[in-house]
Amino acid sequence: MSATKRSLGLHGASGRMGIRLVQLISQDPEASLAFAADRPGHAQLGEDAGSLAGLPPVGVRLGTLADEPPRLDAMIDFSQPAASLAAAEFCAGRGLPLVVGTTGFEPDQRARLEGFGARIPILISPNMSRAVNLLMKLVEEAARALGPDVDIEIVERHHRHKKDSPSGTALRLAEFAARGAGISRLVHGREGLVGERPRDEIGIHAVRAGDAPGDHTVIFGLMGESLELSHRALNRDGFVRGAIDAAKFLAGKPARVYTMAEVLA
Ligand SMILES: NC(=O)C1=CN([C@@H]2O[C@H](COP(=O)(O)OP(=O)(O)OC[C@H]3O[C@@H](n4cnc5c(N)ncnc54)[C@H](OP(=O)(O)O)[C@@H]3O)[C@@H](O)[C@H]2O)C=CC1
Ligand SMILES: O=C(O)C1=N[C@H](C(=O)O)C[C@H](O)C1
Repeated sequence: MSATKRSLGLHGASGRMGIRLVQLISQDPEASLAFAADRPGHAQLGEDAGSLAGLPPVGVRLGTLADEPPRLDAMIDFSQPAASLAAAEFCAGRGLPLVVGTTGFEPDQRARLEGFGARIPILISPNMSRAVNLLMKLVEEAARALGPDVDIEIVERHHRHKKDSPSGTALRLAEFAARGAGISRLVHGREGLVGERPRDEIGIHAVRAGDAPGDHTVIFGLMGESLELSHRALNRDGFVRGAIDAAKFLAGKPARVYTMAEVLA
């Protein structure tokens, strides 16, 4: 018996994540690409989304959110913050579920995005990888178990093209660590005569170098020993597979905000 095939739309379809999504959707027997949108004025508008991803043509031309899509089961967005809000408006107007992988939202943008949960099924996650989502739980547990004397520092490393800093994943890891340790103050890098490190802060440090798809390390520093929990993406496939799974999961669900933990349960 063949599985249900979900018709998916992409926003940011010619970006780094968009291209790999087109490639992995084409290999997925339970999904097909039906709509591909990108930035208005993009140089490749009108070209076949498959060809842009180095595949044989898939019959879907790169367009924009001004185009009317065919019937879709869900949309996936990897673009930039203001564009994600436009994608949410687009989906809400058509009752379409939306997976948002974009990062770098200001708090008010994030709140507006979550507000779309009243109208459509929406999932917003800075990291769709199964391993990174496990890392988040481990970090909270370690922060709780190591007690009040632990110094928690987060180091993230990404490719030189990344626009937001620190990464959305580093900020989310800090939330989990903060909950476990009962600390709420975040410090972004340190410079100058900053004095001794107080106990009650979490440091976040962003490295930008080469083409690294995304590394995150949480350091738990104690007297005489330290524990480090790390994830290294070797390519973007873990993020892409998670996003496709999330889109399939949201298809047909009632409107609300969903989490990656629900997808991965
Ligand atoms: N949640 C997760 O697991 C992951 C999240 N990310 C996040 O996803 C986002 C995209 O990453 P990545 O693919 O590397 O970035 P890219 O810059 O390669 O891709 C973004 C795409 O969105 C397009 N875009 C820009 N502005 C608009 C607009 N106004 N409307 C529509 N499309 C637009 C870009 O076009 P143009 O190039 O012409 O500007 C580009 O094609 C980032 O926020 C990143 O942090 C990345 C990996 C994993
Ligand atoms: O921009 C990227 O590439 C990535 N961004 C995400 C983030 O900001 O956390 C996730 C991943 O690390 C790749």
